[in-house]
Amino acid sequence: MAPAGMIPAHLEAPMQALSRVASDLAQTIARGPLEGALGVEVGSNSDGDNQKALDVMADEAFAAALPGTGVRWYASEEQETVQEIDTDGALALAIDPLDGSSNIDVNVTIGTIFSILPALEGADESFLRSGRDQIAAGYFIYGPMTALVVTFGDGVFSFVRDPQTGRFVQVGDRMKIPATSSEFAINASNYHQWSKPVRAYIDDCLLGLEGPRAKNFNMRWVASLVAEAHRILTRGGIFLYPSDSRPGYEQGRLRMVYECAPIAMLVEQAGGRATTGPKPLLDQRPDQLHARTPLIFGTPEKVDRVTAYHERAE
Ligand SMILES: O=P(O)(O)OC[C@H]1O[C@](O)(COP(=O)(O)O)[C@@H](O)[C@@H]1O
Ligand SMILES: [Mg+2]
Ligand SMILES: [Mg+2]
Repeated sequence: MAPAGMIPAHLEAPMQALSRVASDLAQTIARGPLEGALGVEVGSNSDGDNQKALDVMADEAFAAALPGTGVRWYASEEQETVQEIDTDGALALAIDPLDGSSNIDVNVTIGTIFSILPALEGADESFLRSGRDQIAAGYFIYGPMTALVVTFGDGVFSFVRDPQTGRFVQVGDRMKIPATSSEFAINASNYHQWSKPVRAYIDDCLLGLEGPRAKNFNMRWVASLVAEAHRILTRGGIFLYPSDSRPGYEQGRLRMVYECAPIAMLVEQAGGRATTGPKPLLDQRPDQLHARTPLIFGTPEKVDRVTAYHERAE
């Protein structure tokens, strides 16, 4: 597992619990339909999103593993309200137990995203704060390999699950987002609903060699935030899930507390940038547990360019 001293002592127990559950989930996911109908719809969560069997299974498994680890408050995408676990715990943990649910059935990479904060007295107030208060953030990625990518506030580290032992083994040095890349990721089916700055940025990329950027770009869209984050941490690029004019998307799609804030912390710790478009994402404060926010992150030069498009006169 992690080299001695890397995980702050008070985070060791929750990290061990999260890793154990993720390791078991990786096995369940790898068995796919042999485990049952993991991608079948079983209901909807507080946000009105469809819940798949694996969403609920993952949420229950993470919540069940946390008693005794010092986590007082547990906030999950799959639960409307915050759950109290260890009444004397000093930590608050927010989680997207299963990210990229639409990919479960089609055997495409999915993940788990988590954020750890110091617990405050109030359940909600522990989470309704600046992302800069996070003391740890990370994700598990269930793809061709299962890996953990995590920061404790001093760099980003990567661990790969050894399928022979089920344990996570550290690989490589600190992750650093490459400074150059020609890839962007956005769900282009929403083109006509985007704001002018976002449309202008993508238009200029699409014009390629003949446009103002004078170079050709490549595009990716996995529809799993974890997979996009992993690609960008590995080989650079930019991800955009902006707000758009579809009803319900005025603040984008992704959730601040357990999706955007932890990804933004990882990205900044790896030398990248994360914004809402005009503003640094980690400086924003959600007004409710399941609040959404536009999210743009990646290579600094690209993210700064999108910010400049937002500052430019119409
Ligand atoms: O289907 P869309 O609109 O492209 O949205 C894809 C986004 O939705 C998500 O799947 C939302 O996460 P959940 O699966 O946890 O609800 C992200 O992982 C992904 O970036
Ligand atoms: Mg998600
Ligand atoms: Mg989810």
